[in-house]
Amino acid sequence: MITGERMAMVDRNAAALGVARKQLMESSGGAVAGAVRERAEPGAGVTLVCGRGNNGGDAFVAARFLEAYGLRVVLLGRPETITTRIARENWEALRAAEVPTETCTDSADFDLGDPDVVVDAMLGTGVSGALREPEATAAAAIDDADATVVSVDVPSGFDADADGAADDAHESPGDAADDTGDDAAAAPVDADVVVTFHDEKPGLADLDAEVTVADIGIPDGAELFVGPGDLRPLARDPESHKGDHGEVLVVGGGPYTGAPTLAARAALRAGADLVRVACPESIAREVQGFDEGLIVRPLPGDRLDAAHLDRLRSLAAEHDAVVLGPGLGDADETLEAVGEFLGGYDGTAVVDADALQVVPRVDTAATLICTPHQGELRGMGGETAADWRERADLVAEFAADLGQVLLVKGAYDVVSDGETTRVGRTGNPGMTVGGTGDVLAGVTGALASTQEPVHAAAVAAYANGRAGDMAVEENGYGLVATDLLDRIPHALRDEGGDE
Ligand SMILES: NC(=O)C1=CN([C@@H]2O[C@H](COP(=O)(O)OP(=O)(O)OC[C@H]3O[C@@H](n4cnc5c(N)ncnc54)[C@H](O)[C@@H]3O)[C@@H](O)[C@H]2O)[C@H](O)CC1
Ligand SMILES: [K+]
Repeated sequence: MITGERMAMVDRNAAALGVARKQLMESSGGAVAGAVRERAEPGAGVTLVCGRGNNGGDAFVAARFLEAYGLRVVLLGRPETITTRIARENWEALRAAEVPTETCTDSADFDLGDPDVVVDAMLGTGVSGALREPEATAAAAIDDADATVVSVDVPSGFDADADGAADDAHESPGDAADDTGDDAAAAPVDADVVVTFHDEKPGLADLDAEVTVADIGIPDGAELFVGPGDLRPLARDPESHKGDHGEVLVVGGGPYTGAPTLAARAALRAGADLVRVACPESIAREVQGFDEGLIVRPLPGDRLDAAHLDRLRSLAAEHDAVVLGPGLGDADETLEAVGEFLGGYDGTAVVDADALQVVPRVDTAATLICTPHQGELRGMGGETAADWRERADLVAEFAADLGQVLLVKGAYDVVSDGETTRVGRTGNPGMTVGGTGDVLAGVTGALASTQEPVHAAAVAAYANGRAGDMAVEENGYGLVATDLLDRIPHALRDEGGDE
């Protein structure tokens, strides 16, 4: 099962692996044509009703496979308004090959005729909101026609991101009064067959239609390996306000000063709106001196202990995510305080460094993202393996046992909650230098304040490694952790963009 939004990420990741979207479209169109051929003999009337996005593009491809039929290719809209390059190229290929095409810009002119099969390729997973004209009129005509309706990917008007169908009406001025009443007009196109791509979409199984999943050649790696597509949900709403992008509390320091500071600065670079550092007062001035953008909340003394718990709890409750561990050290009273804090916390925390060893023995309602390297993983009772595939399986099993998210660092970073496993392949041997893990913990904290935990951890691993790759590309090895900070914002942006 995959949502439309996740599908768009996977699709972008496939492109980054070298499997271009246009290749996928060729498979999609072929699969749609196959579904038509199974249901009608050559010569039968087949009308393709095409929208201006890639859903329509799939049908332009299908048309090349269906020339033996009584074919009509109807584009809803002017060809200049086709929204994507690859759909336009496939439209132009039909024109160049003199495959007959039609355009319909005014819903009053829409005439479906009397085909044996209608291919509904108006809108796929890119749709938002109720159907507009001329799609609304065309949808009503398709529902009224005495034809087998084959929908491309999803019935047009169906919301593949919600659990169920879009609930707004596609009423057309002339045809809204359906004899089954308003509800029929409120539904997406009433498909007989849905040829959906790559994986089942939520809600399709509830439709009264035959749903087939077509494999369009997306490699498994486009889902497993974190890629630029995973950055899509980080795009910001221009209307956003301070606080919309998360407030992060870093709890760290005492024996060490650099670690909590790096984590906190990384969280700012990863887009958190506010980052506060709760650290022993012995290092508070030094932490503040590193970066005027940080807010420091000193805790009495020179290391974390149980006397700080009340203060920590009230601070934690005011933040979207906590990063717990960088530079805390492993004094008994500190680890005890970490355990007690987690035991009473029910928010989201990234746990790193010495704090990790506490996790297996703590009973907590919190959502934890644990970021061990392989040595720390063994310290927690987990197993590792040299082969990354084996390691991924072991990490998934251990995450399931813990009931938490693991981000196990290595040449291939493995992220899992026991159900979903992702692998980050960015990074380089220069990153074994001290402090890069603190940066990763901070980035993870910032992302965990707005994203699902597995996605946050996966994107953090990807971006941290990518920042390291950018630094090495510019300067060669001799990388230091602070080199990553300025590069985090670039590493969190998809500079390749969309096709
Ligand atoms: N990996 C894959 O699954 C592949 C899927 N493909 C197909 O691409 C579509 C998604 O394409 P996209 O271009 O993102 O969007 P759509 O074609 O669904 O629609 C965009 C189109 O529709 C207009 N629009 C948006 N909302 C409305 C509305 N309420 N009423 C009318 N029109 C609307 C918008 O302006 C655009 O013009 C996916 O479903 C697959 O079919 C590719 O084959 C690649 C591989
Ligand atoms: K469709």
